[in-house]
Amino acid sequence: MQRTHATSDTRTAFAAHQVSKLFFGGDGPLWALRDMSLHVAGGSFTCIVGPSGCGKSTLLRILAGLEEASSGEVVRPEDDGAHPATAFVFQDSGVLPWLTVLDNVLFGLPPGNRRERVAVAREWLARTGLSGFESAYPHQLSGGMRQRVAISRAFATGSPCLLMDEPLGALDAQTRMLMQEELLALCEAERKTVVFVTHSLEEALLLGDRVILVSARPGRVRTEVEVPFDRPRSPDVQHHAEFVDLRFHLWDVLRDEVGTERAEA
Ligand SMILES: Nc1ncnc2c1ncn2[C@@H]1O[C@H](COP(=O)(O)OP(=O)(O)OP(=O)(O)O)[C@@H](O)[C@H]1O
Repeated sequence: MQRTHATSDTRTAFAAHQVSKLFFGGDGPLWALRDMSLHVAGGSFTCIVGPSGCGKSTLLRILAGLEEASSGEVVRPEDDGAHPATAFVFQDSGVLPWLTVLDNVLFGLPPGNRRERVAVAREWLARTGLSGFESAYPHQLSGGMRQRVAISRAFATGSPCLLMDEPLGALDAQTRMLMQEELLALCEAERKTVVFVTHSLEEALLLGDRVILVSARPGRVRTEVEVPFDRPRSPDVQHHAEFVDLRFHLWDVLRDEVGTERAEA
């Protein structure tokens, strides 16, 4: 049974204490997470990496309150009444195909004065390079543009916490690099609390203040590193020797975990 605490303490946005998740699928019971504990400080950018299937998305969904843990304690931010406590961005964008770009962003906004809501939505569409596409439908956009809509929607909610599940994972390499830069700039300007799942060690080190590496399933924290690069941060940081060293260190640990699936923790 999961215990949940809402917190208005800005130092701790999210925490998981000894969180486990047991799924009952077609092949029988499966522990996705086992005794996972982590702490996410308010205003920090935390990246979660780990082998495929280790429970990263499950963890994010539990932190968001979209999924219930089988046991353990979860701390998540309190709703302030004006904005949702958290906004979620999915890998496949989660935009609604029957709504225009503008209406997709409006859909995520708290109720209120329509003119003000439209102004906020337009502002975020402008900040993500989508001015002029307000009336377009998602099928008329590229994959990168659809992801921009999803990111606009998350920022436009005004939520102080963004949970992002591989938001750039489905994009081609060039679009992904451009959007990493854009996301870096947006997050630095807004200083949100971000928990960001990615398969890419480079992306994690470029964007994050901290990288948490999750073990093979059942997932728990295997190691974590503080990212030492100042902000505002430029993509050029990837050429620094320290960046390369950290990437090698993380890859060493990750390589050990890939293909290691534990029957029981
Ligand atoms: N609703 C569910 N029912 C049964 N099993 C599930 C369910 N959701 C996830 N799982 C299983 O739990 C494990 C962890 O899944 P999860 O999607 O959290 O991993 P992940 O690390 O995000 O994977 P990837 O990196 O491949 O996206 C997987 O083995 C998955 O098959």
